[in-house]
Amino acid sequence: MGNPNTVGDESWPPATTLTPQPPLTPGALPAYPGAQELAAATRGQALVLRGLTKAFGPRVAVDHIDLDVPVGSFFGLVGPNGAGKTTTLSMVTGLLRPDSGRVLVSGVDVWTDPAAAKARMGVLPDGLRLFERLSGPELLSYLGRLRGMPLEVVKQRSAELIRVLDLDDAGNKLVADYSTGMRKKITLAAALLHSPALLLLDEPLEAVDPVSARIIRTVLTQYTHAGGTVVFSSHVMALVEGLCTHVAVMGGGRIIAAGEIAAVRGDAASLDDAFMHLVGAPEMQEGGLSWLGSSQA
Ligand SMILES: Nc1ncnc2c1ncn2[C@@H]1O[C@H](COP(=O)(O)OP(=O)(O)OP(=O)(O)O)[C@@H](O)[C@H]1O
Repeated sequence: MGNPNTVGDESWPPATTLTPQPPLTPGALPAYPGAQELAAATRGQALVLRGLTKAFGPRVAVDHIDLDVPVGSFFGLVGPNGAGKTTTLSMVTGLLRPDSGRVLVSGVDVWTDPAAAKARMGVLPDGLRLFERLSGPELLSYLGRLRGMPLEVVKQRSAELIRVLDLDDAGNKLVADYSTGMRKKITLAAALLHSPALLLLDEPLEAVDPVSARIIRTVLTQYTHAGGTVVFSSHVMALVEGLCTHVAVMGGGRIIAAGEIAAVRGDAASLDDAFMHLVGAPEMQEGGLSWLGSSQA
């Protein structure tokens, strides 16, 4: 058996929930009508989606969605379970091939020019398996080199990210022994290492303790203030309202509402209230569960 700290053992390659797909040749997808309009629409936008669609058998998970994400925005993607958020982010990051539509990152098509598009993005996917038998610095070093970064730059940025993200234990442990918060933070470090223009994060704060969550929020806010763009999915409406400049509400594979937070909130008291109204959440009936607690002494 090989050295357990290397990638040469039986856990290689790591299992991922989705497998990166080979590039499409230009023109392999049906042409999106209005190519010139699309080129104009990408100006000032970090991410543009047009007519993006994906079905799993008879189930249409994402249904012809259009979305514009301005450069420098902190963009929340919200929606009930099964709304299509993860499927959308997977198509944006090049992990899941769309049935039709376009994804443009800084004007570059993810599915016809994946290498150039992926160089511009950092990704924290849902349920990604990490290289469990590396330490944090080894993981960053490996991923940085895969991205073609000079070793000295990788070392310097890794050390800084590990310090800022309060991952000082990262060098003493294998990733397999990390807590959930540490795993999210080391994955975020990996996503930031090459200083991408766009960060795509699937539920980055889920199951993360408050201390780690605050550190992640601070790093992401600093990143957007420096001109970076963040798109993240979340179920926590208060978080989106407090952190984001923009939000898109998905339901049944469609975009129900999108824009600046205040515009989407409208006259509602909170984004949570606006969300309930937009997705048509049922009110709980009065008098329900009246038996709860009745057998207590
Ligand atoms: N690989 C798959 N095969 C079949 N159906 C899928 C697959 N992935 C997603 N779906 C279906 O597509 C729909 C959208 O799922 P998706 O995971 O994108 O929603 P979501 O908004 O991310 O949900 P959640 O908030 O629960 O994470 C759901 O009905 C889901 O069951």
